[in-house]
Amino acid sequence: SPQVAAPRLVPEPSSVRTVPGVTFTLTRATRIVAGPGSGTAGPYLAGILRRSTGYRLPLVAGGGASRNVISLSLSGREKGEAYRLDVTRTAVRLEAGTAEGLFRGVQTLRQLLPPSVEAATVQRGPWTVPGVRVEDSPRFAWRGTMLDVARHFFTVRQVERYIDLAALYKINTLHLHLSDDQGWRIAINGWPRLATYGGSTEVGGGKSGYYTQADYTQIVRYAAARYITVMPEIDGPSHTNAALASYARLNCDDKAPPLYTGTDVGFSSWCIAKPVTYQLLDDVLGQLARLTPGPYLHVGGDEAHSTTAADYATYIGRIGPIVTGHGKKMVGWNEIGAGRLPAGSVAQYWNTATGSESGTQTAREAVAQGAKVVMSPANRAYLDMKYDENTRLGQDWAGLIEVRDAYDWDPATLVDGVTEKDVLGVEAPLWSETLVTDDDIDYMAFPRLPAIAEIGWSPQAARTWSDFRVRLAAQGPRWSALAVNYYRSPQVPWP
Ligand SMILES: CC1=[NH+][C@H]2[C@@H](O1)O[C@H](CO)[C@@H](O)[C@@H]2O
Repeated sequence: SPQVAAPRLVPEPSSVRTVPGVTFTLTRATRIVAGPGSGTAGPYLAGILRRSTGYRLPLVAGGGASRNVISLSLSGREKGEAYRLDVTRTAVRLEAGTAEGLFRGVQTLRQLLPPSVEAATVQRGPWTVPGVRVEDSPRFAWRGTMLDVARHFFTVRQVERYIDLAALYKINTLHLHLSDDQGWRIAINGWPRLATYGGSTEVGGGKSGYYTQADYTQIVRYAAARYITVMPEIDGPSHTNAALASYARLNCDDKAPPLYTGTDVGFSSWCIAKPVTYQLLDDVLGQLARLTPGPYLHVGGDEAHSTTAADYATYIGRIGPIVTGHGKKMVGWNEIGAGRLPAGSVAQYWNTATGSESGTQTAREAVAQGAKVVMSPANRAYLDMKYDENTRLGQDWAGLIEVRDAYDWDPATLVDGVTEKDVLGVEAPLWSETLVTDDDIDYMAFPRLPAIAEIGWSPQAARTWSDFRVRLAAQGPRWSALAVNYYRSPQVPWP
C-alpha cells in the first residue's frame, strides 16, 4: 500500500506510528464511551464533534458494544499528562493515567480529523481518522501563555476564547497580568478604588474594565475545565501607577499621581518604607490566593527603575513571606533573583541575553538560590513583537520575531548555568499595549503560540524547523474553520 503520510500534528508527539490501510470513520451511530474518572475530555470532545458533524454522538459511561466507539479511559500505565491513542478500523481508544492526560490526547485526536471538524456549524463528512498508534508525554511541565489584561482590558468572554485556542496546543498555564501602570483589573475587598478607579482607563484612554471576584472565578473554572492552571500577577514594585493613583496614602509623599494611559515603563514604585504597602499586598495576595486553586502567585518585579537596589531587595524579602504565608509559591520576572527567594520560587526569564552575556546572571542567581526558571526570552517568546517591519500591531524593542525565530531555540541551553533540570518550561507573553480586539490577539498569537507550545511539549531531538513548518501549515485550515485571524507567515507553506 502507498506509504501513508505521517499525520501533521502540533505539538509533535513523542511517538507516532501510522497503520497503513486502516481508517476509522465516525458515523451517526458512533458513541463516545467516557469511563470512570475521565473528567471533562468526553463532554468537551462531544461538544466539538456534535457541532460540526451534526451527529448525536451519545456519551455513555461504559459497557455496550466495543465497535464504532471513541473510548476514553484511565489506565494504570500512563501518568501525569501522558496518553496513548490507538485508531483501528472499529474504534478510537484513548488511554491516560489522568483526566488531564485524556484531555491532552483529545487535542491530538481533533487534529487527526479533517479541519472542518472545528467548524461552528454542521459540515459534510466523511469524518475519517487515519490508523495510528500515538504514545505521548510532555518534555516540560510548564507550558504557558500570558495575557496582559492591564494595558488593554479583555472581557471574560475574550479570555475564555483565548483559553480555548491555547488548549488546542496542550498549553496548561494561563498567566494573567492583572495590574500595571495603566490599569488594575481585579476587585479587592477593602480596597474598592483599585478596580473602580485604577481600572477606569487603559492605554490610549479607551474602555475601562475590571474583573469582579466572581468574574475571576469564572475564568479560573473555565480554564480548569481545560486542565489549564491560572496564575495571577500583581506587578510590583514598579508598574504600580494605577494602584498609586487610587490611594494617596500608598505614595511616599501621600500624593496620588494621575491615571496613566501611555506606554512608558519603570517610572512608578510602591513606597517600600511604608507599612501600608505590605498591608495592601497582604490583602491583595491573600484574596487572590483564596480565589486561585493553582500553586503560584506572580509578584512581577520587572523594571524597578524608580526603586533603589537596597529597597528592591527589601521588597522581595518582604513579599516572599506574604506569598508563602498564603500557601502559594512565588513567581517573578528574573530580576527577583537579586532578592532573597523563598523555597519553591520560580524566576521567569524575559531578557534577550543568552549564554553568559550580561543580563543572564539574574537567572543564574535565582537558580543558585534553588529557584526554577520559566523561559520567556523576549526575542523568542514575546508574542507582542512584530513579525517584520510591516507588522501594524506590536512592538520591536526586543527585535522582530518571525515564526522560525519563535521556534528555533532550546530553553535548556539558551542561558549558561540554566539546564534542563532548572527549567520548568516555557511561556509566551502577549503584552497588550497595541492590542484591542480578538483579531489583534489572534494575529500576534497565531502561528507563534503553537511554536512555543511545541517547544514546551515535544522532545528536542524531534524538533526541526523544516518539519515543523509543514506541520504548522496544516493548522491553517483549522484556524480558518475556527475563525482565527492568523498571520499567514511567508515562512510557512500554507495549503
Ligand atoms: C517583563 C516585561 N516588562 C516589560 C517588558 O517585559 O516588555 C513588555 C513589552 O514587550 C512590557 O509590556 C513589560 O511591561
